[in-house]
Amino acid sequence: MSFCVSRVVAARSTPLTARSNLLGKTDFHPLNHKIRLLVASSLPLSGTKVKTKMHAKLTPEERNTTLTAILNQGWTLVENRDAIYKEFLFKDFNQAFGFMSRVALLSEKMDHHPEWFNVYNKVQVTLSSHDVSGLSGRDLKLANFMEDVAKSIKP
Ligand SMILES: C[C@H](O)[C@H](O)[C@H]1CNC2=NC(N)=NC(=O)C2=N1
Repeated sequence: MSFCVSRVVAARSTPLTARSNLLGKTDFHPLNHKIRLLVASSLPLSGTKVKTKMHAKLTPEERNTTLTAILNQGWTLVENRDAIYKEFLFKDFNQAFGFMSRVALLSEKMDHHPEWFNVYNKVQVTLSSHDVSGLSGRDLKLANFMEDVAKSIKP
């Protein structure tokens, strides 16, 4: 018994009208067809949020590696909370707001948002994942992105 996973995946992400072509008119077999439909129905629809490793709380291993790396970039652990904090200082409000704007675009794309405070040239950031009540890979991704953006603004 065999079926083509790539076709199933393609079938799932393709509009209904085009699916019939992908579902294998050439090698149609009722059993294969049933299996394809079963697998396709268990795949997420496009736009569905999938919980990945990025959503889980950091493992001890990740804390020793990726978290330690970001702590070496000036981030600190927040007291009594599984979160990280950093204060970014820029030349003026224009730079600070430019930084926030660029970070906001990624945050929105990731559906992961910083807790932050801005006054003039200062941006204070706390990162934590509210849904898991602690640090996840999303916080590290965002923190690393903030580092890159800050460096590009004030090299
Ligand atoms: C409904 C929405 O997807 C959630 O509230 C998102 C939004 N942004 C978020 N940001 C952060 N930092 N943690 C979350 O758990 C979180 N959840």
